[in-house]
Amino acid sequence: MADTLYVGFDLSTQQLKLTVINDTADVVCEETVRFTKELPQYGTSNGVIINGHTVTSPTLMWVESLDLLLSKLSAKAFPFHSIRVISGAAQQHGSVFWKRSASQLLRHLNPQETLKSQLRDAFALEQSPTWQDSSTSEYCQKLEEIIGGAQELANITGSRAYERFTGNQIAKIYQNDLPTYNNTERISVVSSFLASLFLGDYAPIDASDASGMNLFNIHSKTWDERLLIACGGEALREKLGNVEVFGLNVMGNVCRYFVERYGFSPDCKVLPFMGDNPSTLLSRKLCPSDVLISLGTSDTLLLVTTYPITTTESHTLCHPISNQYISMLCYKNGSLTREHIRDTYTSTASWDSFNTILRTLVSKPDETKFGFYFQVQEIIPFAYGIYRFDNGELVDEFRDPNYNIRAILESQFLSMKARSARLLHGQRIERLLVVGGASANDSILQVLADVFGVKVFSPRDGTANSASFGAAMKARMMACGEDRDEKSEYKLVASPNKENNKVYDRMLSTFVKLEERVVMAQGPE
Ligand SMILES: Nc1ncnc2c1ncn2[C@@H]1O[C@H](COP(=O)(O)OP(=O)(O)O)[C@@H](O)[C@H]1O
Ligand SMILES: O=C(CO)[C@@H](O)[C@H](O)COP(=O)(O)O
Repeated sequence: MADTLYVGFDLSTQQLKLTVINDTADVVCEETVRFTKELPQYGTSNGVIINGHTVTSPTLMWVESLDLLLSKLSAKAFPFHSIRVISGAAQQHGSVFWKRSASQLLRHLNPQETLKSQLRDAFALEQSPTWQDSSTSEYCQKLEEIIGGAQELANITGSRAYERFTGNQIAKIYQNDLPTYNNTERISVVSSFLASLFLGDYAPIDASDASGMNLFNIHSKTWDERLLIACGGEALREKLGNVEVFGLNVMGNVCRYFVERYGFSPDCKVLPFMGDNPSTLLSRKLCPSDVLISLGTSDTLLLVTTYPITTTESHTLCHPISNQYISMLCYKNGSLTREHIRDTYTSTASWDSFNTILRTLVSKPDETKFGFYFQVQEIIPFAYGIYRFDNGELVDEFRDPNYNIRAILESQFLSMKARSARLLHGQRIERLLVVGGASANDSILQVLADVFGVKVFSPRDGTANSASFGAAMKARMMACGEDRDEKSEYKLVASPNKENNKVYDRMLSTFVKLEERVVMAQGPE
């Protein structure tokens, strides 16, 4: 491996991932640390600790996972000195509260000791709020009231107030735990936290990730004073630091810790780290009529627009390396809820059994049956619980319970179809490009093709690690420019079945009505 190398990290919900590519954008190495399995001492389940609506991850677990990942590479004699540029991605919205004086700890990291032992006392909050948290409804309501409503807030920041968005998480600490807030020197989002470790100093928040905070004006690309005051008072601006609006600007070189402990070159450049969804977009070259769908822990739908389209159920993010914008739909009940249904309705709890049932026992859509699977509090719609409808009647279970396996896919994809149509204003989708863990499953992608009536493609190189790959591609872009041919990057994995597509077209309006019924049925907290 004598090439020049470009590295991308992804600190996602369940794992820390790394992708290394060379000058010709070939993946030469991938590595992962799975939090729950490999760092069990932190007591997480699927990477998080759930306490009612509060969902956190131990900040020190993330710190330790970085040394663990790099020591795995060391054990393989990985040529760290060949890395020219690094960048990274992370779950959006989550936050890290650095204690007063933590910057001194970061600036003096000793290569002889682990990051964990040196940063043990660096955090004002030991548990970082994550994107799965939904405990801040009262602060969301207040923020929308102050600004003049949900749409008004969306017009400024790209999104209405969402529980997981960093500004509302900060408001919760500011209102309930002032000593901790006052003891906080810097608030990073998860991506800028990881970048800070590499820089040995606080890294700025990248504009695409700042767009997921309910604090940032996506037009002027600056913090909004009224929102800062509402969420964290006069002190918040200083605690957040600057925003980096252009993702190809070099923030600095890797700090001495990584040079001396692992053998990184002292000239290795660090680019801003981004949210995982913007990074996923950079992993692939898109045509204007392409829509990208990521089926990971969360499910997301992403499209690039030249101007911001703001609605109260989508998110608009600044594009990390251009003046364009990203429109995004995000669902919390993604892969983990599919796993739950798989484990409940298959005898072997395997994707193979799930697919066999889908292809043989419930191989056709049934327009009389609908299921809604909000095992955890959903984002769109804001709903919780599992609901099944047969011929318009709410039922406890389908007569053939196998139908749950088809229904969970159908409802997710019908929701994406109905909501993306509102963002596309009649523009036709030419291709659906699918990435993320579940993109390996062709049977799931067939249902997606049938619901949308559009051909589905997935990456030819098969990498499921799109966010870390996108970050590595950004690192490479800094050195080599943008030179990809989008045509060769994808393989066709599913073409729509016309009959099934007609059924799904008929089902769409009933789906929307039943979803409204589910939302109406939600009781008060
Ligand atoms: N063959 C498969 N079919 C469906 N889902 C799968 C398959 N393989 C992996 N997955 C799902 O992918 C998820 C992880 O996706 P990934 O994109 O790596 O997650 P993250 O959002 O943490 O980056 C797992 O929770 C798993 O359920
Ligand atoms: O909340 C969002 C986007 O708004 C999520 O998409 C997170 O960014 C989590 O990412 P994964 O762990 O699923 O990759």
